[in-house]
Amino acid sequence: MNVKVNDVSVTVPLSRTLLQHVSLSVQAGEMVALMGPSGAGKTTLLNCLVGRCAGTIEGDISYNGKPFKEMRNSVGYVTQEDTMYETLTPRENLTFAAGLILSQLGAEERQSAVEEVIIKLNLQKCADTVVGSPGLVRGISGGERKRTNVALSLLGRPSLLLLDEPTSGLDSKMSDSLVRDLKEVALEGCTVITTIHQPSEVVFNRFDKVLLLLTGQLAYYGPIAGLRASLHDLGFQCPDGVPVPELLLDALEKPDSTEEQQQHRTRLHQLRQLTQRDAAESRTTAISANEGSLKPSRAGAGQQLKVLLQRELVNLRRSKVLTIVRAVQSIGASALVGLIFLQLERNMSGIQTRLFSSFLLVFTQFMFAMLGVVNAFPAERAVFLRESQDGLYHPAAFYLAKAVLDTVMQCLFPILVVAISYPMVGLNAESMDRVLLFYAIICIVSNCGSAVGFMVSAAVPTVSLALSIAPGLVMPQMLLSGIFIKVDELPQPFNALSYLMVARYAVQATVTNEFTCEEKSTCDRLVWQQQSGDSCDTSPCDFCCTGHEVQGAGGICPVLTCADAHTFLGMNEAWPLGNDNHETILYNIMASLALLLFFRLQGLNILLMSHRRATVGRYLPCNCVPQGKGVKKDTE
Ligand SMILES: Nc1ncnc2c1ncn2[C@@H]1O[C@H](COP(=O)(O)OP(=O)(O)OP(=O)(O)O)[C@@H](O)[C@H]1O
Repeated sequence: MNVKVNDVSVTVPLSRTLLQHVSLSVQAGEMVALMGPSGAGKTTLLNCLVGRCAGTIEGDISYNGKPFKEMRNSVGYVTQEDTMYETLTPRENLTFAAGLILSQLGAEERQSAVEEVIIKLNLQKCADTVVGSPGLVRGISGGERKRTNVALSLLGRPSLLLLDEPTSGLDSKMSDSLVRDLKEVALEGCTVITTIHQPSEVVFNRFDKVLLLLTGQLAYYGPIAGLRASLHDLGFQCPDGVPVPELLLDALEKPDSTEEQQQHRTRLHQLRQLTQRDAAESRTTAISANEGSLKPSRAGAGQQLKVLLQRELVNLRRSKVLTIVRAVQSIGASALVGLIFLQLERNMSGIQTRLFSSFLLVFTQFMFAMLGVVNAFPAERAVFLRESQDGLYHPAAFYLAKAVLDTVMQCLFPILVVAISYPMVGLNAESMDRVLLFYAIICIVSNCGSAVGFMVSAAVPTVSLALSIAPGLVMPQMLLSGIFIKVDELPQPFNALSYLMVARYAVQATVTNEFTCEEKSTCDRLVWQQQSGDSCDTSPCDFCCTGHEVQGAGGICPVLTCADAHTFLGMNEAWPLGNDNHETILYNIMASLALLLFFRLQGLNILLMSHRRATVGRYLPCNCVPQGKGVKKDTE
């Protein structure tokens, strides 16, 4: 692909100029090394080339004479960070990506496209080893990660490949081998532009041209062949044995003395003129543009969802440790609550502790689910941003696939909670309905926890930041749940805020469920209101009072039936209330579900916002203004 950058300048707020009047033309099949001191604007230029530049952009860039929008699928961008699923192998990463990029091909053809890039990037040896996470999970080497990253971009058969420091962190042998592979890609007609820091002479000589930037300005752009002689002719120091890349960077360094600085400015000016001469020469040697033999075609919504679900499943299977930890947490917390509240008495103090035990069981699931997601998602966030920016799928497809599997997972752990703690505490097991409703409420709360965790981790870029924010969201759930102070007695604005707390509805639903039972005809209120004992074993009523409790209540036990207990706890006063307990439970479950939907939609909203923020300035104005007159586009 031929790329023409015409007088491009980039400014960010506070009038800081990142690029100044950069013009250049790269011919199809050329391999260009983008060099310059740190902060010179290399990444900014690459971002502009891929339509992701933040700030105000002037000038235009064309790709085979067309705007970026039309050529987007033919452009591959390999960012500095290696963004891929670390739980998958390079082959799996590539296969799932192929399902999204090359959807027009049949399964077999897609697989051969995958095998082709594996061979091209020399990944055969590590293709079936899990990528791993440096310093945490042993996986493929740093060089192999870089290669996999490049392979992912090559899968779409781009005709322009942009790479930001693909050799950083690699030793000279690995760097050379990667650049050699890139050269082969270029020889097939793909234009390759890559930033590179201090390449060895051997690596440098593999490139066709070098593009030198200095504080956002073009210092030199031209062929590598004969560069040493040209530098020498201009009067730059070119001692034998010093590699050309080093000479170039030295040439950009500003000397200390004023006299030398004047000479330096003159030489830099001459170096720029050399660029213009070379540009004029290269125009005559332009080769025909190759837009790629196979046009990638992005998958439709159904295919996106299918591939993303399959990938989520594999990812989930590989993240066994997280699943085991969550299961152990659920078992441990349920057993602990079960042991502390073991076989609760049916007396007055037992009624209060029933409320606490239900709350604890429900609430711990909220916390575990939230922290689990907060810990796990940030690792995927970078992959999501890269893939969605590359247009592999719509963020909603990614979110839906995640949410579907997550919903299933969040409903598995509550089974353990109910199985362990329900019989241990001695919660209401009058009918199976009671147990199932308790389970349903924990499921919803667990899903809410996970949805809130997702909102947090989609909004911030790091685990540590997400982990600092998340616990702050737990406190309001606890304090505004109605456990410590009845929700109707909460001062404003806390009372209003409590309507947004899933714990409020979960507590009301679980407590109402716990105190829903058939009235016993054998429980004669007149008799048992005044009778008391050490335990309720002899009482035919659902609840009773100890001697001490009867005395404290003025000689009449106020709690004999489930309805009495419900009233005693004040749980029959808060919105939403039904005509009977069944309706109240139903309304509270519906309110919890509405909150769950709200949290899930907010998660999607935040994900879309992160995607939009990362894609700021996606489309540059192109071919829409007369030469030399840039259009301004404010993208921030
Ligand atoms: N959005 C932005 N707002 C303000 N300044 C920015 C922004 N993006 C980049 N910069 C600044 O622009 C300059 C060029 O950044 P860039 O990342 O392009 O440099 P670079 O040549 O790639 O550097 P390195 O080799 O260290 O990666 C830097 O000084 C950077 O701090």
